[in-house]
Amino acid sequence: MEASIQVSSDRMPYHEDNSSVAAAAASTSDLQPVLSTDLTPLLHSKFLWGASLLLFFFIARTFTSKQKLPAGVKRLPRLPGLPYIGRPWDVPGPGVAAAWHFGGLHKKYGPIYEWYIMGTLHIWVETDKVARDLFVTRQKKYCDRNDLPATVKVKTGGQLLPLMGYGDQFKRYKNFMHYIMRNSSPKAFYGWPVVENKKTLRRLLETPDRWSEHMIVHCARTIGSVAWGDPQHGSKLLQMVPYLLKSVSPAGPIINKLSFLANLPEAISPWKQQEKVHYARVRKAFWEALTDVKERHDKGLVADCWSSLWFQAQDQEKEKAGFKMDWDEAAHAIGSSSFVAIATIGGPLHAFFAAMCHYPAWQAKVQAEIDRVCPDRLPTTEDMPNLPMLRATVKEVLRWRQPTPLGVPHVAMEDDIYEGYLIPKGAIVHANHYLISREESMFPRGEEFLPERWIDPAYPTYKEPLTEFPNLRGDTGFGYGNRACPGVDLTQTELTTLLGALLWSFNIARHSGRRGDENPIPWYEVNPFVITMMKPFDCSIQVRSEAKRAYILEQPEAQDAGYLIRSHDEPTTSEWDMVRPESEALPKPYTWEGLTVPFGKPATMPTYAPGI
Ligand code: HEM
Repeated sequence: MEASIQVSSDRMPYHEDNSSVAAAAASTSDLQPVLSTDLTPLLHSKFLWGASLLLFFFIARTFTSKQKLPAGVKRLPRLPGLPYIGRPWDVPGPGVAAAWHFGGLHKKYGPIYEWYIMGTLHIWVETDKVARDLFVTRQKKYCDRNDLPATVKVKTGGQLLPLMGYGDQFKRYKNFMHYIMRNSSPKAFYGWPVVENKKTLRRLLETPDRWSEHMIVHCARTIGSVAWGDPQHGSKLLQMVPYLLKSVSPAGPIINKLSFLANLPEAISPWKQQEKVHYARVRKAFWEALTDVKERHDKGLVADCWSSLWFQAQDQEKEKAGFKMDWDEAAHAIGSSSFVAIATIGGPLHAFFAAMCHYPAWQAKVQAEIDRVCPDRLPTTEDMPNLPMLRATVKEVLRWRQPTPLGVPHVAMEDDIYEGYLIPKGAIVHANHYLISREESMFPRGEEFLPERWIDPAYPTYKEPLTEFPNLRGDTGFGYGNRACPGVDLTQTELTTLLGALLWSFNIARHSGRRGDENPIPWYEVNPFVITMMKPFDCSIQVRSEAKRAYILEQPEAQDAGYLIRSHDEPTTSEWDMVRPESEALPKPYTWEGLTVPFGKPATMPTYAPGI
């Protein structure tokens, strides 16, 4: 344990013989979280006593003082609550329930209001205009991220670009992300998504009941290939995502709600101990993946991927490209950007299956378009200008069921005055993407899945030329300003080609008869974490013709169907192999450690308030 702690806190510049990589890898191989029961360090901890004193002064100050405002400046409307503790009963429920909850408060307090909890000021934003005014027009003031109690290193540890604090390292990572996207997007990400589409079709043909697992595996394999030229590396990400996603979610560890627990010293803090283990493990995974590419690169065997771009950039002028990173940073910049490509894209894929069950008429229309353009083959990226209905389906799935309904918060880096209101330095500002994507003036009938809104001039979202629009560029679901998502093009390529392949091949529908009654299709039920995914459900997935079945089976890429998750009794070849727990032995569904728990038939189907 001690050794692993040292490894994780050292920086390890890359050496040609890779021995440091091997040492790092070896030292983290058997990490287990440990909770020490010796309380002596607690009693002698200067840190704890210091932290308690600080906390006391902080509470006392909150009770007794009020910041003086400059003349003419007001405070934002604030939800009433208790001193310091604020309003803990407003800690949101999971997923869209939180968006509705905060939406209800906007009706009373206006498009921007304050919510104070456990000594931290949160500000909630309801409209695209306010989000743009703050995060785009004044982006320099709003580009930091917040601390997360269950995973304190996420902001400062240099591991995860999406949650990293603003600074020079952030700029290097982000410039690098833009560089690799600029270089790989025009080449359709080297064709990797299309290869994986064919394998995914085969898996669906063989085991349609496992569609949710196939979607997750699809995302993992695709990003494994795009990032490191080998789909197998995707299983590293599959292993690490659940821990991280839970630890950054309010519905995760209790410390995220009771944030003062972050003051506990490591010896008695299971969260800090867990984080240390996880931090070392992430590092090991990213180093191993990059080392593997380096070995293939040196032998001239590496396939095109983001990592190979980094090696090429070594020989070129990478400073000109706006980044200069050492090995450790490159490993983390590539790894952490790949990390987010599974649950985010998995979200709309799950929502797509639900939309096809709820809106069969649209499915038939878009299939007719695909059949017209590609009667006897799968759609490719070159076909996309001729498939506006397919692009509208992708765009609407993302709007209808946002994978990040509450966005990713931006932190105010200095005091700001917005329309006469003070937004103090350190405030955590949240744009409610779910509400923004339902603003009535822009999205009439916002709760409906209505892809027509993107291709029919009667709707305000219509845009010409239809060979280009709709597309995902500038979509508010991907955030704002200089923290906006750099993964838009990959999402567009992955979703358009995969949904095109699925609709070309299969009819997706609610089961008929009794099986249909026993398996209702969820409307809003999602996992409870910050990247939401609709709960998987049982539905009918039928190949559309025998000719299409034969086509799928004939594809050379589909000869290996690409199952990534091993059965619990299968031998493994590496510690990174994903193994299905025995409790989920087939035919039980794979729940990905709680991220894809199926939608069980509720005693009574929920009813939703009007307008939801
Ligand atoms: C449906 C797909 C996706 C959605 C809805 C989505 C959404 C978002 C959102 C809302 C943010 C925060 C923006 C902000 O702070 O204003 C973000 C950041 C980010 N996303 Fe995505 N994302 C998706 C896919 C991807 C993919 C495929 C990748 C990588 C290939 C990716 C990489 C990132 C990174 C690296 C950041 C951090 C940017 C920063 O902090 O500056 N995302 N994404």
